Amino acid sequence: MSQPTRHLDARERELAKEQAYVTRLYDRLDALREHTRRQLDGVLAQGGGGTMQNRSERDTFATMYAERLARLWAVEHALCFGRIDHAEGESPALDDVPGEEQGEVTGSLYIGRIGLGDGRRRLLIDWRAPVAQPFYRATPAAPMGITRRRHLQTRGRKVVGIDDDLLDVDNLTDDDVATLNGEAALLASITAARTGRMRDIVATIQAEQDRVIRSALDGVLVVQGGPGTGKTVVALHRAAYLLYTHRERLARRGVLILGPNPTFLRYIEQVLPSLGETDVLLSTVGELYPGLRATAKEPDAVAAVKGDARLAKVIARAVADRQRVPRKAISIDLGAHTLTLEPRTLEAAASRAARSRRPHNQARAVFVRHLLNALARQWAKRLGKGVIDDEELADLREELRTEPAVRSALNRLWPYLTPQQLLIGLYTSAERLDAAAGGLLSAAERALLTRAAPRAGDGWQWTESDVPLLDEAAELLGDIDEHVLRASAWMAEEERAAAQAARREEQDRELAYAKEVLELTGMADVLDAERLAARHREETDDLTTAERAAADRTWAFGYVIVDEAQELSPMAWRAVMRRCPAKAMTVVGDIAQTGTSAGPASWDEVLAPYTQGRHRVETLSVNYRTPAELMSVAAGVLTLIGPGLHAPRSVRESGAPPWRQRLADLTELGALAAREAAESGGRLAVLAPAALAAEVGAAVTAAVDGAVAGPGPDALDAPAAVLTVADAKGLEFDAVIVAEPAAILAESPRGASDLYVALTRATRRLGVAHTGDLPAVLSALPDRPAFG
Ligand SMILES: Nc1ncnc2c1ncn2[C@@H]1O[C@H](COP(=O)(O)OP(=O)(O)OP(=O)(O)O)[C@@H](O)[C@H]1O
Repeated sequence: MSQPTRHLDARERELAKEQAYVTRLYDRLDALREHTRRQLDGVLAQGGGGTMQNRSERDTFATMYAERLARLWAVEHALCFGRIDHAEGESPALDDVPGEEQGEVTGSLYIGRIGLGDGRRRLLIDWRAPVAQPFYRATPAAPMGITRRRHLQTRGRKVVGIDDDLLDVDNLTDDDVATLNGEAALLASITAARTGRMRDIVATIQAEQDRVIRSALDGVLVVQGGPGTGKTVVALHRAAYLLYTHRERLARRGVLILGPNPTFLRYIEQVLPSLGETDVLLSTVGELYPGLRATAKEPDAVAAVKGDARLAKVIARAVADRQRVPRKAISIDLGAHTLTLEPRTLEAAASRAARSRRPHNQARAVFVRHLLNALARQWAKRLGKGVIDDEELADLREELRTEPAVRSALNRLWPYLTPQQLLIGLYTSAERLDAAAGGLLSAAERALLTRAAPRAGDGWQWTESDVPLLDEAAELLGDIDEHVLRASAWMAEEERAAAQAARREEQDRELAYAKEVLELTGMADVLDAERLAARHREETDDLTTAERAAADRTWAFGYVIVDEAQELSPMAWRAVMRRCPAKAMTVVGDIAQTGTSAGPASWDEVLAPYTQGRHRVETLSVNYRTPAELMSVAAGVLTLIGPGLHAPRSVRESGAPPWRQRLADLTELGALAAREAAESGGRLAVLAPAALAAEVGAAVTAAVDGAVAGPGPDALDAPAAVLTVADAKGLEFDAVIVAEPAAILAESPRGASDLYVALTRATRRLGVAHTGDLPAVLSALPDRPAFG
């Protein structure tokens, strides 16, 4: 019988060779998992006895092994995706990378999600290692010592395709020289149907993206790029790269990634775990203030005032206003005696407190002590005592401190304040607002901030743009002792309720996490999730860096990445910058997509106060999401945003020309969405002006099975979702219908940017549905082709 391999052509032989290598890598991965699992079993088998220290050490090891095991499971998909062959005599010197399995390298280097070795040979190189760089950056013009770059496509553990770039310039045509890295692999990746969750791009990172990912840690890096240029996905890979390269420094201080809304965070949340990194805090600005949920909505005009840089002064003045002492004497009735605080004494106490340079709540101690001393001396005189010594003075002072009349006078003069109390006081009192904002904000702006006092029992509804103001106030007010906080009646009630809700939510999260760990580690039959979650809760020492950082407003992160950064107001920037005193940050965004009125006109304007112009800017120029036909429609809208703006170059065409469809009324949108969903066969988004979102939502959900209206976790998984442009920021869909583009344009001062964002969300098909006239820039669109 003839050997089948004899009949294999060269390509199949190569496939078989690669299959053998990849199988060996998975064998090694399985062996490592088995080993780690035995280590975890060993620790868990020791039970919960022994000294506190024994228990704590065991738990630390258990957490470490469980995390390692989870990481080894996370790299199952596309464990190895590439190979580079070096020119003769160009074998690279391998650094010993901490956490990687060491060993020699001979021949080709295989690139994958983690480093693997067998003790003698380095079998797989982590994509973030310096020697892996040519895989992403080498071009025929600058081959970086390699002759071939090979992309391996795998399905499960099977190698199903090979895609080579030959970098030996002598044997290439000019056309070859101009082609993108691993074009076939890239095209396969960007044309694939979307799943509703962002995927990692380790196998197909492009050279300009790689430069951003591997840029040095220190300083502020701005990544500017049009829609779909990979800013978000690149920022996430940069986080993984920095954690790998500066593990010690960043593991201690943590990494924070800020995104525009919770739906977006859900959209991106799987990327870092798939790269083996789980300890990163993903947050919105609205979630930055521990224990507070800022979910209420408010008009854009109100948010714009709250986001304005002048508010920093308003808050500072509001705090100072609560320290203002009266110009006339205050009498304190102690029953038998009446004591008096003269304006002179009050002034002296206030100026001593101010000189202490402490925040309001701590400076209060200085103020109170000064007044109590003055009152104690007066009281001694009234009691007929002559000169008193320090001890007697201290006794009288402590006695006075507990006198209700004294306490109430002191609290009126210099109250303990939480940031919440300060802001509510400001919003609900015209007098306080005038004192703090007079001369800084116009009467119309002050009117926008004004709110009615809450009715007893009603919680206060906080909005996202309140959060930076609370943060600002917290800086100026300083902490308050727990017992003082509890004594403050309805605030305490509100905070208790918030804490309870947060605790419940935390418990749900812990349970979900525990279930996931058990599933991943195959321990579901040994431990139950409730017990694992409870253990996790008991051991506060075991909190990850990200969890500790999330609970601490004053936490200083080792690195901060701000996505959709053009949306941040000046006040939000102040809060974000406080989270990263070292100013080691990546700021990612597109000025042309700015939707909020409080957003910036340039990166220099945003960053100058913090970097004094020393930030560096990288630009991404190629659009991997939106096909050329769609991008040319969006490019027309770009001209409305500003002259001289350029749309990024699309990497492909879709063959599906964008269309328009006139409707008699919005109810017809349901049938149109149903046809488009059926025809596209992928995930559809209908993007509507905020004022019409409810009406459009009702029409579409009535007509399309499984469609959802509004943001939230379901919007990512549903076959069709109706969203406003703000809610669709940063997301992408197979097909998009933009409803009533003229209304989107007219809805806000940044309407053109909103329309630009809406038109650039689709990966394949785009349509525009309208009842009235179309904006001139869209009027050349052809009518939608008939169905079928
Ligand atoms: N090198 C790449 N290989 C494969 N896919 C890529 C690559 N770069 C980007 N993509 C894909 O292109 C799409 C757009 O990327 P991303 O959302 O990061 O862009 P963005 O610049 O943040 O867009 P926007 O500003 O519109 O939100 C994503 O699906 C992403 O996975």
